[in-house]
Amino acid sequence: MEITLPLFGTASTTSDSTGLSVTGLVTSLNAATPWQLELPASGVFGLTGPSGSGKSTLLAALAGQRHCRGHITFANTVWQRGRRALATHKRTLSLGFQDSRLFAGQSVADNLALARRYSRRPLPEEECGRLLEAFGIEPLLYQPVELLSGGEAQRVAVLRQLFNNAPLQLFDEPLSAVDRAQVLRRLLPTLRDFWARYPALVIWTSHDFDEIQLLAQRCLWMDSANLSAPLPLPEVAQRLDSHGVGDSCRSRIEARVESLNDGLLTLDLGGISIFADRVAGHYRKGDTAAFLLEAGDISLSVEKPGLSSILNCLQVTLVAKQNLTDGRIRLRLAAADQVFYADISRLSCERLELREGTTYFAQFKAGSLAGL
Ligand SMILES: Nc1ncnc2c1ncn2[C@@H]1O[C@H](COP(=O)(O)OP(=O)(O)OP(=O)(O)O)[C@@H](O)[C@H]1O
Repeated sequence: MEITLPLFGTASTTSDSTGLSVTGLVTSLNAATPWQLELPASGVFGLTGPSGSGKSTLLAALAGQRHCRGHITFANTVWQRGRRALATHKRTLSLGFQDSRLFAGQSVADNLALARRYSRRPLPEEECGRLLEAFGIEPLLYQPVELLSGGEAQRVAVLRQLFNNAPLQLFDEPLSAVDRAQVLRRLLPTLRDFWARYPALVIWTSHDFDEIQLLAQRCLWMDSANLSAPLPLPEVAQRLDSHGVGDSCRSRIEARVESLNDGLLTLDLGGISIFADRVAGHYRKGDTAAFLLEAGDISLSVEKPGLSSILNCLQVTLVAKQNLTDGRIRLRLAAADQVFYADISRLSCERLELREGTTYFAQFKAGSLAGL
């Protein structure tokens, strides 16, 4: 049955389009592979894939900044119907770029104030203050944006999007010029916390898969202008591996700090003690701390190992197995309500006769937990 949509405005005849709905979207890049996409009204989704595959083009088309045809609705409002497009400023979205695109001739404070003034969902004053502090922008507030470094400008540009607090927030490699330690330890946790309290639909484009892992549960994959539906992260990690454009897989682990002695951090993970060493940063007893654990650093045993110099041993459930293109197997493991990944050889997998739903013992060194 043909559904009649008004040209623009409220799409009252669509049944479940409170989120983003893209049907048959075609730009000059993807005439042969129209884009389809269904995303909910809120949640953070990664977008990655090889360089030049069309990620920025997709974001530009969603924002009404690129000629396209097809259908786009967001929050029950039609943004694109056939070749007719709603103007960018009438779409309830923000789009942030790698090159920040701040308003020249204005101070940082002016740029941020403008974003807040034109927000349809302005943030409380105290929230803006918290964000300014977390992003380290307070000392820069009265500087002209022309004097900012590349990384400072990017931080201001991301903050500008948060101050605007649009229901759909699109980011195109927004923190690529900021030092990695600051991104992982400070900015991404702040963003996670922010979107947990101020939900929006977020598409976060990055070549850094750790960034995506720390923000999102699912990720879109673009390859030669082919767009996937939202995929589980291990599947995307596998695609990155097979294209030779990705890192190996790291998982985020969260645990409560128990003590720090001689550089060895003792953590509580659901009642089990685990250990991290050579960690930087300040850890206070009772705090929840986050770490990245490399999939290749984990070994698996069928029986509980005896005393070992490897300090960490967790009882885990094997949730799923996935073949990697290089002959290894990626295991999805669960322990203490957390999920993480281990890469082992096919031979090990066969020798151990690993079966989904079965309990095993995962070991990793204290040095394998990289603090965020
Ligand atoms: N305005 C444009 N006109 C014509 N071709 C363009 C335009 N913008 C991008 N392209 C081309 O479209 C293709 C996709 O580019 P796009 O920037 O969308 O890729 P991407 O996946 O975002 O890449 P990267 O990861 O390198 O940023 C590239 O081949 C690019 O050269």
